[in-house]
Amino acid sequence: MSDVENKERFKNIAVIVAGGKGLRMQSTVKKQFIDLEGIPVIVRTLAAFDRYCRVDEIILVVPEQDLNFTRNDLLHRVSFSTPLHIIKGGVTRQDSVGNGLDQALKICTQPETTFVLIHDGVRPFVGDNLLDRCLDGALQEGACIPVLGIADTVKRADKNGKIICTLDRDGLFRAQTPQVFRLDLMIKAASHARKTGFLGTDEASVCEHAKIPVAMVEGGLFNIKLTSPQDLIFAGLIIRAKKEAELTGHSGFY
Ligand SMILES: Nc1ccn([C@@H]2O[C@H](COP(=O)(O)OP(=O)(O)OP(=O)(O)O)[C@@H](O)[C@H]2O)c(=O)n1
Ligand SMILES: C[C@](O)(CO)[C@H](O)COP(=O)(O)O
Repeated sequence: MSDVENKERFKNIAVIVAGGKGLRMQSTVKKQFIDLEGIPVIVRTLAAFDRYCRVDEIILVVPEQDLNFTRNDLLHRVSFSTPLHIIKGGVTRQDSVGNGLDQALKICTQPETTFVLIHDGVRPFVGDNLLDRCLDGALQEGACIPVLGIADTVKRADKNGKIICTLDRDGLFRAQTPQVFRLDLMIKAASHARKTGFLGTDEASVCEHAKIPVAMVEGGLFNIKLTSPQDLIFAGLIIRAKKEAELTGHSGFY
């Protein structure tokens, strides 16, 4: 098969979800649009996927009321080389991902050979190495997510904050994004969740609920999700550390 035919058959589509309200950030500007050292969060995230050579198309999901702002103001003067589709989100993260999957189905030729990289718009520090690990894992296993182990001791408590027990942290992991799936598998899992009324906090849980196995690879320590105001302080530190690492030739670390 020629390279052109191969590229036609296998397609990688990034679905970047930025359709939330960002309530925990307590900011007047939604967190995905906050300026981080001169560049809005979502532009940083989009740029990370645009730079990554294994993504063929990007679907950006934003709140319906921000569609015009995103198209006409935010991204008006930014040019990306990867084709970009901007669509509206839904009430829950799962609804927003669902809209992204519908769009992915419209632009792919074969769901069985298409991979979707579903990523939080508010994780702007995702890098090529992490993307490679997740995509390679999904190519092998059909579904793959990045995770980090837990360094602290983990307690389970009751509703009154009284400790019930200490959990075995060896078997516990923190899930990140990008979460990568063969499109047909993710569509099957999403439709099962819709039918059964299952609402998960990530796409892996939606697959788990549909009994679709999901592989894990090592996540990224700097691949933080901007959730609370303090995260903006960490984000500033990461940006400065990355700049310094680039200047001193140590950027592989990030
Ligand atoms: N209806 C929603 C809700 C969330 N998200 C996106 O999912 C990602 C991770 O969710 P989270 O950090 O929880 O974002 P919010 O829901 O916006 O935050 P909060 O829960 O604090 O309101 C974010 O990029 C967010 O924009 C989305 O696309 N559509
Ligand atoms: C998808 C996610 O980022 C994986 O850690 C996370 O589950 C999103 O969680 P939230 O409840 O939307 O903050």
